[in-house]
This record gives sequence, C-alpha cells and structure tokens, in this order.
Amino acid sequence: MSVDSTASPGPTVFVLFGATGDLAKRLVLPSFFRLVEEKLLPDEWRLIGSGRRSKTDDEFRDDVRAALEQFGDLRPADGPWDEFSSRLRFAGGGFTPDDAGELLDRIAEARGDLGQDAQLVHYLGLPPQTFGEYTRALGAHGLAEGSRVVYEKPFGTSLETFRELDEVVHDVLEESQVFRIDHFLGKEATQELRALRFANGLFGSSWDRHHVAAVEIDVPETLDVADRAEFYDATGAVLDMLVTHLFQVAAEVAMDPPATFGPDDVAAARNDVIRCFRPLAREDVVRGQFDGYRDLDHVADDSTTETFVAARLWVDSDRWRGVPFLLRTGKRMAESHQKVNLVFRDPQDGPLTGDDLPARGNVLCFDLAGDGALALSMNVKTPGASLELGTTWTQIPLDGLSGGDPLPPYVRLIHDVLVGDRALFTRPDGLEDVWKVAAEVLDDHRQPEPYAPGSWGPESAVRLADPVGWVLPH
Ligand SMILES: NC(=O)C1=CN([C@@H]2O[C@H](COP(=O)(O)OP(=O)(O)OC[C@H]3O[C@@H](n4cnc5c(N)ncnc54)[C@H](OP(=O)(O)O)[C@@H]3O)[C@@H](O)[C@H]2O)C=CC1
Ligand SMILES: O=C1O[C@H](COP(=O)(O)O)[C@@H](O)[C@H](O)[C@H]1O
Repeated sequence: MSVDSTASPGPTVFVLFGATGDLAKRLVLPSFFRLVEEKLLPDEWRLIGSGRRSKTDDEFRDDVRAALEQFGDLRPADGPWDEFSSRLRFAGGGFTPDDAGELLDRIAEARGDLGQDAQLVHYLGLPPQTFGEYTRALGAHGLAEGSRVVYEKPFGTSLETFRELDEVVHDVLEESQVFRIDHFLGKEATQELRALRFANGLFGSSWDRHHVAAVEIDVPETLDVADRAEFYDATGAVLDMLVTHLFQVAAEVAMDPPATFGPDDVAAARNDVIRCFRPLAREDVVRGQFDGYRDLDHVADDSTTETFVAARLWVDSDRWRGVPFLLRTGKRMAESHQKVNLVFRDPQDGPLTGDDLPARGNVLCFDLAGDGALALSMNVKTPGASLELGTTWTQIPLDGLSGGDPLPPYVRLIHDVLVGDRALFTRPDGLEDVWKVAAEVLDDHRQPEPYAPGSWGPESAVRLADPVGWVLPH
C-alpha cells in the first residue's frame, strides 16, 4: 500500500499515555511543538496527556512548557506556544481495563469540539511491561476501533512476553492499526544509508563480504541514567538499545535489495535478513556496568543490570557470511556518537597490501546523530618526495545538502503515524526473530564487567573487535 505522506491528516485526538515521563518530556512533546511550527499537524487537533495522578490542564501546560524549555530545539517563546498550549488537556486517574479514570470524558469533550469522526491516535510512551494491560484497557473501553496505536520500544522483553503481547495486541487491533516505533529507523542518516547504497554503483557493488571486513554500529553515550534509574534498572542496555535500535539498524545495513522502496518490500527485506542473524552466543557479547551505578537511587545494591553492551553479531546470509557486525552502546562512556561504519577490506593484490596500509583506512561512515552526516576515509599519498600513506576523512553534513533541513526522527515518525505511513515501523514477524537471536544474552544475569565512567567500557569489549578494531573518533 502506498501512502501520500504529504497529505494533510484530518481532525485528530492524540492520547499520550505516560505524558509525565522522560520520553514524553524529552522527545514526544517537543516533537509536537515542532510539528505545529512546521504546519504538519491537522487544522484541528487535541493532545490529551494521560497519567495516574490528577493534574489540571493548566498544570499540565506548565509542565509541558518546562519540558520544551529544557529539551526542545524550539523554545516556547520563539514558537507558536499559545496556539499549541490551547490544544493540551490532561486526563488523570490512570487507565486500566476496569477503570478508565478521566480519559473517556476528556475524549468525549475533544470529539465534541472536533467532530465525532475525529481520528484517535494512542501513543503508549509507557514502561514496556505495561503495554499489554493498556492495550486490553483500550479494547475494554471501546477506544480501539478505528484508532491507531503507537507502541514504544521494546515490544516485549523476551520471546515469551513478545508472543503474549502480540496476541493481546492482535485480539484488540488489526495489524494495520499498529505502529511499533523504533526511532533509529526514522533518522535521516538511516534513510540516507539506503539512498547511498542503491543510488550509487560505487557503494552498491561493494556492499558485501567480498569488500567489507566489518560493519560497526557504535552508539556510546556520555549520558547518565540517574533521572530514569527505576526504568533503566528494569531494562538495561541489551533491551534498551541492542535488540531494538542497533538490531534494526544492522538489518537496514545487511538487508538484500528490496524489490521496491514500498513499505511492505522494505519491511520484508529487513525481516528476511534478521532471520539470518545467528543467535548471539555468550562469548560474542560483553556486558558492562559503570562504577557507581549501584549507588544511584532506585538501583538495587546488587543490581546485575548492564549499562554497556558490545556484541559480535554474525549474519549468515550469502552476502555477509563471515563478516562481523560489531555493535556497541553504553551509558557514561568517553563520548557520545551514533555511527555506522563499513570498514572496507585492504586490496588483496597489487603493490600495496596488508602492512603497507594504515589500519581501518577505508571506511564509509554514517553519522546518525542530530541532522546526520556522511563521512568517507581514504588512504592517500601524503605530500612529499616519498610514497608515504596517510588516511584522510571527508565529511558531508546532511543538513548542508540542497534543501536540507532534516526533521528529527520523532517529528518524522509522529507525522507518519498521523498520515498512516507504516514504512519506518517494525513488524511482528521480524521481531519474533529478534527475540530468538537475543535469547541467550537476555538470560544472562551474571555480574557485568565493571568499567570506569568516561571510558570506552570494559577492556574485553575492545578485544571483541579484533582484528579489525573499533573505528576511532574522527
Ligand atoms: N526516555 C527516553 O529517552 C526514551 C524512551 N523510550 C521508551 O519510551 C517508553 C517510556 O520511557 P520513559 O518515559 O523513559 O519511562 P518513564 O519511567 O519515565 O515512564 C513513563 C511514564 O509511564 C507512566 N506509567 C504508567 N503506568 C506505569 C506503571 N505501571 N509503572 C511505571 N510507570 C507507569 C508514568 O506516568 P504516571 O506516573 O504519570 O502514570 C511514567 O511517567 C519506554 O518504553 C522506553 O523504552 C524510547 C526512546 C527514548
Ligand atoms: O531509545 C533510546 O534512545 C536514546 C538515544 O537516542 P537519541 O537518538 O534520542 O539520542 C537513549 O539515550 C535511551 O536510553 C533509549 O531509551
């Protein structure tokens, strides 16, 4: 099915479950403000924040304003704050299958204002363990029919809980109503990856094990978890980042060419290659925990939650057999970046091989952070009389391209939900395989290896990348 993503959506009531949470403040609410600024919301809309405690609409507006001040690229004073805030409502009292709290009344009011046929969009910005219960509640209170429902990640926390959740979701909703978000798929540079590969013979013809020595997906963060320690301690880096964002990006890199760029073909290509991911063995994974993590409030003194993970993933497809996909992420690390590196093999014959060449000298890098960027490193002759080789990088910022002003991923994806475009959302068949690949690691509750805050993680994670090694910051 193709969707016109420039079409203007009709009147919409957007219910944000978890509206008091970290995700809402950091990403969802600022994205709504940007959508208003970009004139990408329907003419008529309401956003109803939902939470377990009571709050007046004005208190909610104050909280939203504070969140935009703290996290938004666009400050309330510099944007359409009055128009935006007049559309905000709050429904307290929680939402369970037995008790809808204030939500039904608030939706009825909004429909009274916008029309009874206003589109309902529910956004579950909640801890993943609660998705099943909130889905049942949507069904029990008659809020599922005709609606669209956005699920944050992770969709499930193991193969078993994924299957249970999938069953509940499909009891209550048609698959076409479901939008499982993974915002790394919505990043501009993730989409640029496809364009660069399929629109340029130079790269498309080199996208395989004959030309690539390793693929690295490297997302270290300096960020702490102190302000969301309760959520984080129940989640950990494997669920929070590895089996979600990093696996989906790995699938984008590793997929065989889809028949078309239509949503079904791209999703099928991603799912086909995830089926080729070899289940991660313990020796291919390093779990780490930064020193001091267990001293945080809301973290158990004997917590075995990992704040760092590095994995060597093998993709057993004809295209990638034998090429390590090195995935790494963690909190309180030496620096923050979000890079996908294709490290090209050294020339196999000719006058310059192996020891003559700088290590990791020929790399194609997609920088997924911010507006996104591409970079390419090459071995070149350094100026002078003798043939000395050095490595040089060239950078192409994506916001510098003609017409460039990339939408941040949450802005882009929320707009896709409003217009019904599911191309950049995950599907259950691919996720079933993700949980199978991760099963052994998810079952590993041994004490993670310690690492110093501000470092690159445990030493054994550096060795995991041998012999290619991690591409260094450039
Ligand atoms: N934070 C981030 O940067 C990102 C988060 N995500 C995903 O977004 C989702 C929400 O994450 P985040 O906002 O960080 O989490 P929070 O811990 O901040 O929780 C969000 C909100 O959920 C509400 N809630 C409702 N029911 C429960 C319950 N039974 N137990 C605990 N809280 C409940 C709480 O609101 P109240 O008390 O008002 O009911 C809480 O404020 C997760 O699935 C996460 O993976 C994805 C990308 C980035
Ligand atoms: O989903 C998540 O992503 C963020 C990092 O993504 P960003 O693109 O918004 O920087 C990560 O910090 C968080 O722990 C995780 O839940």
